[in-house]
Parts: sequence; C-alpha cells; structure tokens
Amino acid sequence: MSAKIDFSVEELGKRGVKSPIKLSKVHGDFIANYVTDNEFVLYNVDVVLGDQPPIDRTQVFEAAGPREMIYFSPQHVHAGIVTCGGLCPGLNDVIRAIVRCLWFRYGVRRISGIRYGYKGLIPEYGFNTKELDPEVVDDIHKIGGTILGSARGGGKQVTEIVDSMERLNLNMLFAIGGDGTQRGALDIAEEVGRRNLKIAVIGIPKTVDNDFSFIQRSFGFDTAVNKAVEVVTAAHMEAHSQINGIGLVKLMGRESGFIAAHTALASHEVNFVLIPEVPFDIKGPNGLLHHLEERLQRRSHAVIVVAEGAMQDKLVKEVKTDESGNLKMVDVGRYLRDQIQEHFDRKKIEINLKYIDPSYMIRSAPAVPVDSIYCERLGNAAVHAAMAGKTKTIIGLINNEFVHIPMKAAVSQRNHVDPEGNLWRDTLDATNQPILMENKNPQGPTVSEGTDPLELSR
Ligand SMILES: Nc1ncnc2c1ncn2[C@@H]1O[C@H](COP(=O)(O)OP(=O)(O)OP(=O)(O)O)[C@@H](O)[C@H]1O
Ligand SMILES: O=P(O)(O)OC[C@H]1O[C@](O)(CO)[C@@H](O)[C@@H]1O
Ligand SMILES: [Mg+2]
Repeated sequence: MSAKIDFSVEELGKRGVKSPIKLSKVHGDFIANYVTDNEFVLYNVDVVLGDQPPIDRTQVFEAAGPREMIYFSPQHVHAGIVTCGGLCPGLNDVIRAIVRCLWFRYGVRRISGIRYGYKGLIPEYGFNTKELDPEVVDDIHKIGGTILGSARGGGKQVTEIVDSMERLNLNMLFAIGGDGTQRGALDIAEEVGRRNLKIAVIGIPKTVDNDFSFIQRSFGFDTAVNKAVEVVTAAHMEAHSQINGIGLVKLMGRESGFIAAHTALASHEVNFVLIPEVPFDIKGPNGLLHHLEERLQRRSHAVIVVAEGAMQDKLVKEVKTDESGNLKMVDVGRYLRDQIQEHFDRKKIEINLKYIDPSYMIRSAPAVPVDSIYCERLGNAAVHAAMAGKTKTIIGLINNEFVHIPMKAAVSQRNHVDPEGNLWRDTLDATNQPILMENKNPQGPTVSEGTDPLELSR
C-alpha cells in the first residue's frame, strides 16, 4: 500500500438528526451499538518488529456502520440506486439490502431504481427510473442479474446526470459497479459539490474479477469460483474420458487472474493456468505446447484454464474500446484452441480438445449464500453511510470489517495476482505447471518436479 494516500472520508455537513434506529451506546446491555467516527480498521496488518511510526489516516479506514446522529431526515430522503458495468452475482442482493435498510430501519419511503446504468439518468437515452419498495425487492435475491438493468457508457455525461438528479430531488445515490462506475460516481459527486447540492454519493464496489483495490474480496467472486469449479470438473471428466483429451476453459478476468487461480486451487484438476499477470509463450522449448505435449505423454489428458485477459498484449493488433472505454479483447480461448489443434494435427498426434467458455453463465448466476450474506451487509453499511451524510465513499471489507474507503483512493489502483506472491505460488503447487513458460527464461523447474504425490490421481 502506498503510505501517502489519505483515507479521510468526506461528509456533506453537520449531523443534526437523531438516528431513528434505536441502538445503544454502552457495551454489555445486549443491544447493538452505534459506530462512532473514532472507530478505525487497520489496513495493513503485517507486523514489522522494531520502531513503529505512529498510526495516522494513511494506515486506517473509518469503520462503517450506523451513526447515532445522522445528516438526513428520513422523511425528506429520496434515494436513487444504479447498477452499471457487467453483471455480477449478488447485484440484486445489494439492491434488496439497500431498499430494506432504508425502508425498515430508517423509514425512508421514496426510493428510485435507475434503469440501465447511468444512461437511465440521461435524457438522450430515455430517462428511466423504477420505484422500489420492500415488496418489489422481496424475492430478487433468488435470481441473478440486476432488476434495474445495467449499461456501459454514459458515465461521462456528468452535467446531464446531475441535472436529472436535481430534477428528481435525489439526496442520495448508491452506485453499484466496478472501477468505471466508481470513477463516474466520483465525477458526479464532484459536480454535486460544485453546485453546492447536498447529495450523498456512496459506491458499492462490484467486480466478478475480484480486482478492486484495497478490499479483501468483492461480492460475487465466491459464486464465480463455485460455478467455475463445476465447469472445470466437467472439462476434466471430458478430458479424462478421451484419448489425449484436453479440456480448455476460458474464465473471466480482464486484467487479473483471480478467478482462474482460485478455480485451479479449488479444483486440483487444472494442469495449466494462464493469467494476464504472468507472461508465457505458446511455442518453443519452454512454451505451453511443449509442456502440454509432455503432459499428454505422461497422463493422456490435460486441463487448461485461461483468464480472458491473458496474452492480450500479443493478440490485440488494433485497439478498439467499448462505450465505457474498456479495451475490446481478442478471444484468447479460441486462439489457444486453434493453436493447440494445429500443433497436434501437424505432429499427427490424435487429441480430443473440448473448449468451454462459461463466462456469461458464471456472471449471471444468483449469489451463493456466502456472497448473499456479504451483499446484505454491504448494502446495510452503504445506507448507514449515506444517512450519516458520508459522500464520495465506497463500502469495503478489510480485515473482515466493513469500512468507508474514499472513492479517490479506491479508483487509484487495481489489484493483480502477484506473480511473486503466495497466491500464485500456491496455484503453481496445485497445477504443477512450470514456474515460467517463456523461452527467454531458462527452462524453469516445476514447483515440485517429479515428486508430486497428487500427480497420479489427477
Ligand atoms: N473514467 C471514467 N469516468 C467517468 N465515468 C466512467 C469512467 N469509466 C467508466 N465510466 C462509466 O461508468 C459506468 C460503468 O463503467 P464500465 O462499463 O467500465 O463498468 P465497471 O463499473 O468498470 O464494471 P466492470 O467491472 O463490469 O467493467 C459506465 O456508465 C461508464 O460510462
Ligand atoms: O462482455 P462485457 O459485458 O463487455 O463484459 C466483459 C467484462 O466484464 C467483466 O466480467 C468485468 O465485469 C470482465 O471480466 C469482462 O472482461
Ligand atoms: Mg471496469
């Protein structure tokens, strides 16, 4: 972590309203307590023995939770909820939690869902909102997707968006989305500030890829890994049942290989994981094809998992972007499929290659319970933050505590699998693939060369 980022959270103003949620201020009375602004969560828990500098706001995040004094009178609140970017398991759970917490805990009665991302606030795309209440959201956590719809693009039309927020008389906006969404939310909050409006902008970080900075895990990630493991199990079964069977699975991960690495760790059926963070060659004496051939000679079947962002530096010839400015990628899964088939055809070696791309099936699934619980708690924390008048803030989970993270810090960096870190090391242990499959590097040893007791069972 950069020690220079200040994690202080902005607020709209002085809080003059007593919270209606009737919590306690004392410990030991069996009633949950309000959280004060003096409660913090240490970000970096690594302990270095020796002289420690005093702890300051660059090392701690403000604890999330209900404040005793709040900024908004619930009867005057009109809240907006928007979901942007790609789908992710748990979106509906978060929407549901926000609506229910606003309604039941604070007594807020005006809640508008913004349809199809920020575009729902832009007249050019058809201004589009949907009234929300506990009945509307009652069962939505059982289905995937988002009942509000989502969209890419539109986020830079800040003037129109804030005009619409003014017209709707919104005084809080919950933006559920990834890095782009939170950049957009920050721009919106800044425009709100320039106009001297009192609108709290709170972000709930969403990325199925799990590469949001600072937070320990993003919602939907566990669901994604669960689904991906099912796919790998099928790919392995197919591969195992054929002569030189190869199961090739492409998983999401535009810039990071977290889903791929975790899936390999969980399934123990994967022989090669290819991720954006670790370079590799396809051909040559230390390339993937060479090692794949060796694997087939030894075990007659193999499973490969590739994250969609792998190899893009080599594959993308012409830079094209989507409406949000994200790079349009070349399909690395199909590319690998063709390269593998050609290689073995050329050598007249029979293979049976099955390519599976479950990306959208994974991303549109309903959340598994562990994610549902997480979403429920994120949604509640977001409402408490907004009611207290916090703004330009996202809700995060750090060291198992819910915290407020300034949007500016949250979008300043992105998480990656560290090729030298313990996640990747353990992933290599689980696959037994060469540490580096690059010809310019000397033929690397496998992690546990020749001594892998699991090898026979894979
Ligand atoms: N740099 C930016 N500044 C302002 N708004 C942005 C920016 N990048 C993206 N947005 C807006 O945020 C919204 C979502 O962006 P995007 O499509 O990149 O998804 P995301 O939130 O990053 O989620 P995902 O993880 O699915 O990519 C879009 O409306 C987009 O216009
Ligand atoms: O096909 P779409 O909707 O552009 O989304 C694809 C992207 O969305 C993500 O799932 C992030 O939400 C990336 O992993 C992926 O690259
Ligand atoms: Mg994004």
